[in-house]
Amino acid sequence: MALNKFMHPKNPYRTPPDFKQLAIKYPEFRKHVQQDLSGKVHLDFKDEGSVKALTNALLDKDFSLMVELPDDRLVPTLPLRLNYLLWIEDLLIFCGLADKKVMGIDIGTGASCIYPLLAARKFDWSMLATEIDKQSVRVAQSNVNRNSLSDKIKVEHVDVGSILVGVVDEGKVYDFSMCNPPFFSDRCEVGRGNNAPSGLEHELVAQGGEIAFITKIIADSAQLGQSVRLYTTMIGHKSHVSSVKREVRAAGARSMVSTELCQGRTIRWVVAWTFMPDIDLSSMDKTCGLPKNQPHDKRPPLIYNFTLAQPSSLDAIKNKVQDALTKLEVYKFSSNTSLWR
Ligand SMILES: C[S@@+](CC[C@H](N)C(=O)[O-])C[C@H]1O[C@@H](n2cnc3c(N)ncnc32)[C@H](O)[C@@H]1O
Repeated sequence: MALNKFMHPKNPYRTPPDFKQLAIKYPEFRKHVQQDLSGKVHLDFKDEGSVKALTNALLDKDFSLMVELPDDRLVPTLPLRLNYLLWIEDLLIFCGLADKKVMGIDIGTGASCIYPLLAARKFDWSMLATEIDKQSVRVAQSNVNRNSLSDKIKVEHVDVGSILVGVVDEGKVYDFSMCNPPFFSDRCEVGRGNNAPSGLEHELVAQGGEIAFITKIIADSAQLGQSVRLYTTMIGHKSHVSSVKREVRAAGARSMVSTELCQGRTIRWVVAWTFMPDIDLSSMDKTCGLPKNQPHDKRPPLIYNFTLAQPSSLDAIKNKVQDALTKLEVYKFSSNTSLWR
C-alpha cells in the first residue's frame, strides 16, 4: 500500500491551474504555451520565461497581485511558497496565535518580495522583509507600493553579515520568522542539477551553503530568544535536516517540529523551533496544524490512495477506511487499463 504525498490540504494548486483559461485571459502567458492536436495546452517548465509568465498570471488571477519579476532574479513558484506559508498558518493556529494581529519576518525576501506579498494579501499578516541586495530591495519596495501594501510590509536593506540580531526591533515581539535560504555553497553546485535554477549567484549561493546560513539563524535565535515566538526555516537538502535539528537542540530551544513540503517532484523540508516555555511544537501533527490526537473528521481533508492486488480484501479495507474518513472512492483497473468503478 503506497501513500501518495500531496500538497498542503489548503493549497489552491492541489488542483493544477487551467492553462487554457489562463492563456485566454493573459496574452503574455499565451505567448509561452503550445496547444497540441487534441487542443490540450502545454507549458515548458524548464523555460524560465514560461515559469515567470505562469507565476505572474496566477498572482494576478488568484491574489490580485501585480508583481515585477526581474529577468536576472529568482522566479518564485507559487505551490512551494504557499505550502510554506500555509504550514506557518498551521503553526500559528496550533499555538493559538492566528486570531490576533500577526507580525512576521521574511529573511532574504528577494526582488519579488513574494512571501510578504502573499502573507499580507492572503492572511492579512504584517511583515518585515529583509534583503542584502540593494537592487532587489528597490524592486521589492516597488512591488509592495504597486500593490498598496506598504502599511503591511516593511522592506529593509541589511548588511551581508546580519540575519536577525541587529535587524529586528528588539523592543517588539514577532510571531514568526521564515527563510528560503541561499541553498548552495558555490556556483558549480548551482549548475549540477538538471534544471539550473534562475537567480543571481548571491541569491542562491552563501558561503558554507545553506547549513552555514541556517546555523547563523539558529545562533541569532538563541540570542533573541522569545523576541520571536516561532523561528522557521526551509531546507533544500534532505541530508541537512538532521544537523539543523541537532543545532536547534544545542541552541536550547524548548521544542521543535519539522515536516516535508511536497509540490510535484520538488520536495523541501521545514523546521520550526521556539524558546517559549508554554508552546510544545513536538505535539503538533506533522501533516496539519492540529494536535496529534484530534479526530480525523476535524482535520482538513487529505487524500490517500493505494492499490490492491487482491479484490477479495477490498471489503475489509473499505470498512476500516470508512471508519476513519468521510468519503471513499474505489476505482478498479482491469489488465487492459480501461477504468471501471
Ligand atoms: C533563495 S533566495 C530567496 C528569495 C525569496 N525569498 C524567494 O523565496 O523567492 C535567498 C535571498 O536571501 C538574500 N540574502 C542572502 N543573505 C542574506 C542576509 N544575510 N539577510 C537577508 N537576505 C539575505 C539573497 O540576496 C536572496 O535574495
